[in-house]
Amino acid sequence: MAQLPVEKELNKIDAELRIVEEDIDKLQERKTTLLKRKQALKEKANEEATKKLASQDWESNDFPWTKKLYQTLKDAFHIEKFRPMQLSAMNATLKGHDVILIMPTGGGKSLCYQLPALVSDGITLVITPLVSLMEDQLASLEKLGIEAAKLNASSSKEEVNMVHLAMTDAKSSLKLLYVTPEKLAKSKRFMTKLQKMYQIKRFACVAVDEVHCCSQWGHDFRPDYKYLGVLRSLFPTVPIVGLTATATLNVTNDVQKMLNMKNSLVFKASFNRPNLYYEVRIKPSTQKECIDELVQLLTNRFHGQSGIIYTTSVKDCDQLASELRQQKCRVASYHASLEPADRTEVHTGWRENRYQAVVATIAFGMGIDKPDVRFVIHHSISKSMENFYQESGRAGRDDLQACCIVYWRLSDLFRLSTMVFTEQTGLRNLYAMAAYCLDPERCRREIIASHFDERWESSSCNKMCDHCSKDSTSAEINIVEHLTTLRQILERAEEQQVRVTAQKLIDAWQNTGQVSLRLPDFKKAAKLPRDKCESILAHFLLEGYLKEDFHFTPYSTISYLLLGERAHFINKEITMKVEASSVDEAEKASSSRGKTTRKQSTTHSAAAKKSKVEDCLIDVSDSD
Ligand SMILES: Nc1ncnc2c1ncn2[C@@H]1O[C@H](COP(=O)(O)OP(=O)(O)OP(=O)(O)O)[C@@H](O)[C@H]1O
Ligand SMILES: [Mg+2]
Ligand SMILES: [Zn+2]
Repeated sequence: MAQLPVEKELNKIDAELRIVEEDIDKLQERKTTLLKRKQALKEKANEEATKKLASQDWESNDFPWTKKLYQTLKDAFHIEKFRPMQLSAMNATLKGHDVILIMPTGGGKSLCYQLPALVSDGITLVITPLVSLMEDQLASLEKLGIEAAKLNASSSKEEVNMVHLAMTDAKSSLKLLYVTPEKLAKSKRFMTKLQKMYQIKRFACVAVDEVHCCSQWGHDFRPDYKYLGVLRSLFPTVPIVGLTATATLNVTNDVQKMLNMKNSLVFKASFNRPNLYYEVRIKPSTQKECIDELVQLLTNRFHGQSGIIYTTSVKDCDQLASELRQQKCRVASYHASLEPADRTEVHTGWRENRYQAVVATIAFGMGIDKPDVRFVIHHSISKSMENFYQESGRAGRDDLQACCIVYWRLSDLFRLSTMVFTEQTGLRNLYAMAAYCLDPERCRREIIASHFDERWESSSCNKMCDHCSKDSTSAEINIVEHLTTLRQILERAEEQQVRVTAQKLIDAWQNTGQVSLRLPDFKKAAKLPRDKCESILAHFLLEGYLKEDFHFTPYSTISYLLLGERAHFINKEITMKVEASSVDEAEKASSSRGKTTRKQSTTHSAAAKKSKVEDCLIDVSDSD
């Protein structure tokens, strides 16, 4: 049948449309390719620009502001010379670039925005995560006669009005304005003032202190820090400097993205704090012994010196402080549940040495800058190496020697694990901290360095850690039989449909506690000191032979233990390094069957003298 003219035309249009569609597809493809290429070239251009920027001599003394910078350093801060990276960071910000500065705790990051603030016209906005940190900085600046102000949730109306006036008054001598990120996120009135300050060219610089809080990968993520991304678009010509002591490459990249930084320069100083002595102690098993030991430390080794004792919970904090006070120690507790006025009282009392030590939760942390802190004691481990580095970094900021002591006890690990296991990397971070405590020979600095991806020669420690100072010797022991024992106990538990915590597991291992869990053939079991059982169990946990299994009750979360993946693939040996001295102890305790050969390895000549202790720590006595 012949086609009607209408149908003919319809077919023709369809055919043409198909060709057009094909063309569109081709063009779309081309567009995607071009966009990709454009993005790649932009990134390359950025990279090259950043490289070019980074290759400039930022330590140079030839900038227009150099003379004024040195003069103000001396006159206002009474400091003679810069520490590594300080000058570079300042020159780069004063030139108008975005900067990320990674410098150890106590390295002197604050000076890197405070001094440029005095040298520049206008006001530098400082964003800090904690009110305590703000107060600390303002107190120091006030002593130096530098004009600074703060705005936070507890600022009075008068204070707010005064600050708002100063922001837009060309004659005001206000140089530094400290705010919390919440202030920026929540106060429209404040943002309007900032915009005005920008328009009249009084907005000198933004300093974001503890900038790792921007990143979800960091250890201290604060949702309000996310909002800071708008600063770059609202104030395109104001340089942003982000400062932190702890940022891995991941965190740095994330921070640059979050703050929309362009071609930012990253300056990184070595993590090392040469004047800090690192030490780990086994925490006594009873609270009384623990208090006695702390009292000894406060009244003898640290007599007349100032310090901080970190604990995990508010309850522990109050209890520990009260027990120490009963022993006539001058301490006060500090945690998030204190009223602001009480917090200020404790903080000031400690700064003025009315209290020898603050017993604190991590609420007393970032940015606390008392120069003569001679000791930081962790009554319980930190939840990550980042936290530990930052908390212990409160010590020795005057460059004089100070001590960082951690008390290790397995039960603290489980208390913390139930708090952090829901965080993305919570357990991994916590186990890294436990590994730091449990290592029997490696230089503590070396462990910290490798955690922060830095190369480290252990001899550079200068005997400033417990292992290097006593030339720790270690031996390797085979602990495979202990895993067999633990496996048998866990299997019994499973048959009886009961869950076991680490404490219950160790009880059964020691042939005490719940009778039904004990092994009938205890002859094969280990009769080790409880501390040893704890370190072996921790080793199994950190190495994946055991794993935690979390259960919620209406009142708490409990960590039970199960066999880990690796427990299914065991060879004849699972080796664990222990302090050589502890092997001696075990040898003394062990009896007839323990076939024990031993060689030692020392920290500094490990390769030369390393060997095995087979079957040691296996006690076959029938003594229970
Ligand atoms: N160039 C310098 N010479 C001598 N002392 C300095 C120098 N720079 C800074 N300081 C001092 O070092 C101490 C620590 O500085 P600051 O509080 O800025 O440390 P930080 O790097 O911010 O550490 P944190 O990460 O713990 O906050 C301060 O008392 C400061 O006065
Ligand atoms: Mg600081
Ligand atoms: Zn060392």
